[in-house]
Amino acid sequence: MLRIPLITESQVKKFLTYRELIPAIKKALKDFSNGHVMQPLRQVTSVEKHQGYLLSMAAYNQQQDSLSLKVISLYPHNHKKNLPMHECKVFHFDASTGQLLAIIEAETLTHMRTAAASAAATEKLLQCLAPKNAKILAVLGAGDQARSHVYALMSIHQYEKIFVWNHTEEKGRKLVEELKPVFPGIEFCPNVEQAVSNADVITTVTASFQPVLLGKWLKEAVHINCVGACRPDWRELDDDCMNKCDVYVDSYIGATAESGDIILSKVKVRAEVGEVIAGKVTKGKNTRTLFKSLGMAAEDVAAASLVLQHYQNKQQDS
Ligand SMILES: NC(=O)c1ccc[n+]([C@@H]2O[C@H](COP(=O)([O-])OP(=O)(O)OC[C@H]3O[C@@H](n4cnc5c(N)ncnc54)[C@H](O)[C@@H]3O)[C@@H](O)[C@H]2O)c1
Ligand SMILES: O=C(O)[C@@H]1CCCCN1
Repeated sequence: MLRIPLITESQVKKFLTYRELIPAIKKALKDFSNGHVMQPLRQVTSVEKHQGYLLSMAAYNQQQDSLSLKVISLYPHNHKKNLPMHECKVFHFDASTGQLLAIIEAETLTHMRTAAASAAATEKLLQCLAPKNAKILAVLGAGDQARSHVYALMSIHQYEKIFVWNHTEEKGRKLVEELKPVFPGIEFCPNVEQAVSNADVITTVTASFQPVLLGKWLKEAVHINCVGACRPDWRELDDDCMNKCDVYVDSYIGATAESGDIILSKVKVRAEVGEVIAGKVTKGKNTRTLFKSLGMAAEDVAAASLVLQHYQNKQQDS
């Protein structure tokens, strides 16, 4: 009987680098917006009794001939139990035969591909704000996505200062302490307004249901990556913030079905980031840009393909 490999978290950590992943995710975003990815809206099963959800995210990238399904749980109150908010696996298939090629432990894959999408959007949308002059990065939240976003965003641009804010000070300070040896410019900021008011780039990566970032704090030129609030009634940003920015999304269909920040603010979406990457839409004149990220199976397929390539290369070597 053929054994299906289980690619573990520690292997994924060795295989994935932002140097490879960011271009792969840029291509996935572009392929998606060019209509080369079959990606039904993800299926969300509510587990009402425990205030949780189970999501299934499938995609087939025709350009890559690559097929996978990610199953991911979403338990926003888990931080109170000191448990991660998400647990997930990717099932990666041979697109030509439908045979399962590998099961991949996908927590690191999810942290990294999400941060890579934000890095790709930041690079593209910040362009007219002269990215070389961007000095301050603010990160709201101090969990797994906060960590991966610091690494991914610092891999494309060296910010002089990184301000981390978290609703619980202890967790925020702990992340800063962990990252300080790698990024000496990182500091915890106990006041959210102070953390963001001089920032050139802001990333919101919280499990909040209410706005944590307000429009009245934004400076004239800023790029925001909004990564949390993935349910139609959850918010990370207030209406003022949404209305002050040109809003870009990963998927129109996903954003208009799932994002509370977009649905409740009734803001008009300017474009998908993939359309900007493909050169179909140019950036507008507004010096405030916002990428509303919900996460896409197309990104998981791209990351899983990279993981599998490295895994297979390693098998051949040994
Ligand atoms: N867009 C995407 O592709 C994508 C992918 C994965 C995760 N996410 C989302 O990103 C966010 C962070 O995920 P994570 O894996 O880092 O989770 P995590 O549990 O590791 O971190 C969550 C952070 O939010 C903070 N937090 C909890 N409740 C809060 C509240 N009421 N107000 C403000 N902050 C609060 C926690 O202290 C922690 O710092 C979540 O909303 C998650 O669903 C998005
Ligand atoms: O794209 C993802 O992997 C996650 C799933 C959970 C909700 C937020 N986005």
